[in-house]
Amino acid sequence: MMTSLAYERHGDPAAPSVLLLGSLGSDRRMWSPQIVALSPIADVIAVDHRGHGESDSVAGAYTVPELAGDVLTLLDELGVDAVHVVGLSLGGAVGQWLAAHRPERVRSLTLLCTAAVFEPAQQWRDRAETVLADGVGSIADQIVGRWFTADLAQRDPELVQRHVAMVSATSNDGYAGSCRALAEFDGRADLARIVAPTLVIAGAQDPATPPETMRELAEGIADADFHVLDPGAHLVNVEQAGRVTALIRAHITRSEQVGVYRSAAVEVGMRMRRSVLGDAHVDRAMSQATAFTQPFQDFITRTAWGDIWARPGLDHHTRRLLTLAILTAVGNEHELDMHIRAALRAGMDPDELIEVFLHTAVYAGVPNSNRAFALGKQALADLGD
Ligand SMILES: O=C(O)CCC(=O)CC(=O)O
Repeated sequence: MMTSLAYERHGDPAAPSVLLLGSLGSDRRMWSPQIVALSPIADVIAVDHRGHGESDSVAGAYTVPELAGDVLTLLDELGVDAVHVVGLSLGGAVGQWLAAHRPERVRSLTLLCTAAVFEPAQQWRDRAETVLADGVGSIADQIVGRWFTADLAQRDPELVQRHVAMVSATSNDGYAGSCRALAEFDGRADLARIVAPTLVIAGAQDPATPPETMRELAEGIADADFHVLDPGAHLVNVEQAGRVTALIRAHITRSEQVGVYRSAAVEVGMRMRRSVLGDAHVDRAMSQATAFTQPFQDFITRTAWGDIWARPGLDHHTRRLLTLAILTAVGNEHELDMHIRAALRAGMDPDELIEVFLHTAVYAGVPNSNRAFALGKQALADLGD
């Protein structure tokens, strides 16, 4: 079930849209520093997740795809097509889902103090129980204790009190439902699907999603730009408002410049192509392109990679297996050799290649699979297995 979200919108609606998605227990006021600083250059849309701030609350467990669905509904209502997504923690999980499953709606992605999996899951289930029994207010001090470094909290008790009040105002159902969304969320397999230019920012003293967790997240996303800000705890966008805003602003500007020179579809496709085939192969193909072949390069980048490989219905691993089987069956040795090598470089187990080629032998003929085994053997030797 979709829920109508409260939001505020600032800046120029004709400028690129920036969508701000906050943490568990926050409302859109947590983005005040970024709203003020980004609205002169952007169309800034700051959102309250369901059950948070002024958005409607729903009882029961939420899921990250549902929270993302709420956001997509809001963007559709506003007539906003693609956005620069900026998400912190829970908002970052929603951002990851949008970038992996609706890549055409995400012009760039900024992930702050978040994770691809929030472990241990049981802590979120326990926290949901506590909140439903005793109210969010009962844990608000403890939560905000992780949002700012001890130094900042000591220097600015009023800031702490404002944020404790923000957490306490979150509905019990909204907080508990979102805890359950975090418990179930596991975006690790989706990271390789993310093709939006991605900026990842950690707080050096964040106890909830520490820099090591953020580094792993950044390493899972092709070409992600990773920064650790010190000092900074879980709400690094508040403690390091100036640096965070400057990084986001530069990231958005860079992503927009890329978009000026390439159509969005080619850009999405190019990132997908690089994440599946590897930079070395794509760089080689692009450097060999001529005025005669460039239209074909753009065509396959836009269609095969931007339209089909980017579709959310099948994961990349399944698409690789299908591609290997089809290329074996039709006997296209050149493409098959390329996909075997790309699959091995991406970590596919050679035992899976054996199964694909045996399976194809049954349905499409022994000679083609015989050739596939020979290509696989050579690729394994060349790649040093
Ligand atoms: O309250 C915490 O311990 C951190 C909460 C968290 O990681 C999820 C969020 O802030 O959205």
